[in-house]
Amino acid sequence: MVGLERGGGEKGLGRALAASSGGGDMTFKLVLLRHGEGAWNKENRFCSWVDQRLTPNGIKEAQTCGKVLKEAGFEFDLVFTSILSRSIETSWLVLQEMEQEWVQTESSWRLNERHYGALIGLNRAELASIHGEEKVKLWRRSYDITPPPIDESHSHFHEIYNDRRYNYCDVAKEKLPKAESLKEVLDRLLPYWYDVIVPEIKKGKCILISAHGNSARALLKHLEGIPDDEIVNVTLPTGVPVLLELDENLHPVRPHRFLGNQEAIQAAIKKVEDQGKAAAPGKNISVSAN
Ligand SMILES: O=C(O)[C@H](O)COP(=O)(O)O
Repeated sequence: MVGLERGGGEKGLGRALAASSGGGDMTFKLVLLRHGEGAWNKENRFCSWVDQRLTPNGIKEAQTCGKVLKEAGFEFDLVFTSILSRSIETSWLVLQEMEQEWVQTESSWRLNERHYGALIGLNRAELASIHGEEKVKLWRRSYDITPPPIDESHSHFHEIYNDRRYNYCDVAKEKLPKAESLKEVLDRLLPYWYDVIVPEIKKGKCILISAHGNSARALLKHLEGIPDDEIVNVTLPTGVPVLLELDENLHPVRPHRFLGNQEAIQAAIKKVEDQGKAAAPGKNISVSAN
């Protein structure tokens, strides 16, 4: 990770296109964002496809993100979000702070958070005390391990699959995932990336993607070619903009950069990592570990 200096260090970063020194090649700038803190982030429960609002802290995070992007001079042409309220609400707050509420926004389920299957609603720390921290880390951060699937007996199954928003997806409701590894998130995200987002980037548009911890990690893995066994070490904090600078073939010209107060960002990353540390066993935990 490359840090940016505070103060004037981020000024002028926001131009959508910049000529690289000498050759005149174009560099595309893309901002990836994990939504601000949601209610279940705070309670340390897997939220995933359950629709949750931002907490007061999450609202502040999104507003701070807007301020950072505004100060850096970003002028967005297009915004992409998932169809979960926390990513949409975050984009509204960011654009409001930047006085760019008019910017066109498109939403797709393909940017949704990873589907955590039967883990949805469970407390990470309690789960770690039952199954071990390593197992929880694998469920959370590995590339190709799929958690146990959700089924009709799960208390949030009907809430998710009867939700009207899933009537408008480009796949039939029955085909929507019941659990996903990070790899499976990337598989459902890439068609949207290539067919919808990439053409807009190549037109020179300055784009914000307001998504989720794992849909953003999947995209980052793809763009930066992060090996399968190294993606386990990548964690994104809530509400922090991640700047990617890409060449004309959409290969990164430098590593991604977190924008904002670097000390606070590192503390926020640690906080998310620590969510998987074991706590005293709680009640109501039932998930088959395989
Ligand atoms: O789905 C969730 O609850 C989170 O937003 C992502 O959780 P994780 O940090 O455990 O992957």
